Amino acid sequence: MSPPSPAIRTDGLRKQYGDAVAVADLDLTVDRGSVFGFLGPNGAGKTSTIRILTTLTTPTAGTAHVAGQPVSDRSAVVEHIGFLPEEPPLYDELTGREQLEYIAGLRGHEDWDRVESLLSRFDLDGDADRRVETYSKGMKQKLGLIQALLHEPDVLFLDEPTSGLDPRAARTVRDTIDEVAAADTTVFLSTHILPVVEELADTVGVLYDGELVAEGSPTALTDDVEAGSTLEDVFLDVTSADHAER
Ligand SMILES: Nc1ncnc2c1ncn2[C@@H]1O[C@H](COP(=O)(O)OP(=O)(O)OP(=O)(O)O)[C@@H](O)[C@H]1O
Repeated sequence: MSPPSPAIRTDGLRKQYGDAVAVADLDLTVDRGSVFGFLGPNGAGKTSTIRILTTLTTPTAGTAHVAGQPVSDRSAVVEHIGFLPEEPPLYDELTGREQLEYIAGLRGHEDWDRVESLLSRFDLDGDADRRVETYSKGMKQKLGLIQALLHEPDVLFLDEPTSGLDPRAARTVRDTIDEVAAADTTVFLSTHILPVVEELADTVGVLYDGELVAEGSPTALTDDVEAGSTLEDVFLDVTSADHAER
């Protein structure tokens, strides 16, 4: 029997905007059920990569598969994925509950008990009948995350999921990531908040100028720098101009 295909696989994936290379021939494999921490400085190419993997843009060259489906087949990929982008796509004029019911309907996953239980879990049940335009940034972030989780996706893409959240909400998000990963969902987590990655990620990949410059478990990467170092030390080391020249 052949081994199950990875949750995410890219081969020579490249994205250019004109002559500018945002993603440079990226070869990446993310195992099913793992939490992959995707790091890199501003402008490294993380969002471009995520946009390709979530079928929002097309690669200039190379191929990518998510949940075994080629990203060129948008409808095959989207049913397997959830995505929380930096700015969650929400309708200001709907209430929180209507927003979730609308998305659940679109996805053919009309499980109202799940909607209610997620609203309550993220402490939004008391605000669910208010219009989204009256929500704070953190409340919109939580609603966006619920929306990404509603249909129990196989692969969940999260771009700065704890941004704008108070400590309690950030804790709920981290616990949720832990839980969905334990239930075999793959989580592709892009964030600049390194302790979150240190806590949750099984594997970390660091992108620099569109290239993967480090990959491994947080422990393996930190041990490589020196004993007692943190992911921040790794990040600063592998994304320095010196390192690129070595
Ligand atoms: N639509 C676009 N048109 C032209 N250049 C773009 C476009 N989108 C991204 N870029 C460029 O591609 C490179 C990678 O950008 P990208 O947004 O993927 O980086 P990032 O790692 O997500 O950065 P950040 O951490 O700041 O969000 C940058 O140089 C950026 O200016």
